[in-house]
Amino acid sequence: MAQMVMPISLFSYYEAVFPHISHLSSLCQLHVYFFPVSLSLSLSLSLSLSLSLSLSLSLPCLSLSLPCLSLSLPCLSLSLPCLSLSLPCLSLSLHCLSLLSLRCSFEECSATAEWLLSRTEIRPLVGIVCGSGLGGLAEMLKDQMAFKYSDIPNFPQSTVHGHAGRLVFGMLKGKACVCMQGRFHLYEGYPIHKVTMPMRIFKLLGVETVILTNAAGGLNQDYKVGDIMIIKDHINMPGFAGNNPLAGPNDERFGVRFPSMSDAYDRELLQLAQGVGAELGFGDFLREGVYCVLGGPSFETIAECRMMNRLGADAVGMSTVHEVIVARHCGMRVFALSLITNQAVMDYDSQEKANHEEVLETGQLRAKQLERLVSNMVTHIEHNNNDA
Ligand SMILES: O=P(O)(O)O[C@H]1O[C@H](CO)[C@@H](O)[C@H]1O
Ligand SMILES: Nc1nc2[nH]cnc2c(=O)[nH]1
Repeated sequence: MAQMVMPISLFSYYEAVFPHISHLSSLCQLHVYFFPVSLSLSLSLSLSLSLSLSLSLSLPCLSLSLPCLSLSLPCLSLSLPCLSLSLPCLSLSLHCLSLLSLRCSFEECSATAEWLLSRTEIRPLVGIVCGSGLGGLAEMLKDQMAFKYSDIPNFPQSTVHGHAGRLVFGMLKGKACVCMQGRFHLYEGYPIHKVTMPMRIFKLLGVETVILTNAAGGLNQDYKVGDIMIIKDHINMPGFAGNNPLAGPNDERFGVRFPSMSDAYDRELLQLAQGVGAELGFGDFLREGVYCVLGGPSFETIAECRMMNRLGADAVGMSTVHEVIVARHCGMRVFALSLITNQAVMDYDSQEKANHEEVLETGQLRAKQLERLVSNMVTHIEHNNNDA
């Protein structure tokens, strides 16, 4: 007898076995069981439609499916056995995984890039990522064509206040640009490959130079709230524990297995920013320093801030570094800026506490200067960089 059920999945199982794929919790599946064969149709967060056929052994309330063939668009996926528990009107199931699509494959990124390119005439050479509260940069683009992240195939969604969740194509001072009005962070629960996937899409769109901005806490005691720090280097704390966006199989179509990071931040762009900043009269608040990334979402303890400062970090945040690593891996030039939105608490006598509201408020105060710095830089960027 055919039975149609909408299963509630046991996501805790996945989270225990594959802690980095907790985003699977938005998978939705429709199973139609025809004893002894079951046909299942599933739609995942990545918007890849997958159709799988499995052989099942069904008892009145328990069905065990054997490894099965599963075809998912835009890529072929590998399925695991799945266990289903069926009650008369409810089915609990540990369903099949599209393992290959979790890695944000070349095919998946290409499909997204092609989807975008077929909907805009703009061929961007510069890609911009807006940090918390710094999304105003995207508004500077002329002749805009904007896509909500929720409409873009395979794209994650912004969940943080101050990250609008739009991909904006347009012209900035005559240069074709694409701008992420909102980025993704590890603490939102996305696997690190998903956090950085937009960099690979930038590359496939034709972007040669990436400009990233972020809001950060100042560790350097000479820094003041409102300073703009040109990032000259980074410390990748999650990377020390093996949480690197390039971990896992390497796809040579993007880049080499062991990319250098001693040249992560382009020195010519750094000089250019210093020059443009001086011309604009930003000398008093333009700095150059080292950014340290942590996983968040909790802000740092006093001991952690002191430790990072001693290690040589001038500012701390929860983003950017993963994107930089992936952008460099696929040969794009990188320039990055931190807006010091708050002073990290380093003293046990202090009553100060870091908070996201202050981060967004400082963003508003300095947004205009940051936008001028970036847009003037874009005017001067030369694009003959095909072997970065
Ligand atoms: O790095 P961006 O995205 O600018 O945001 C920074 O601000 C948020 C904390 O207030 C964290 O997400 C931190 O990383
Ligand atoms: N980790 C971290 N991220 C930030 N983003 C903005 N300010 C801060 C901060 O003080 N710490």
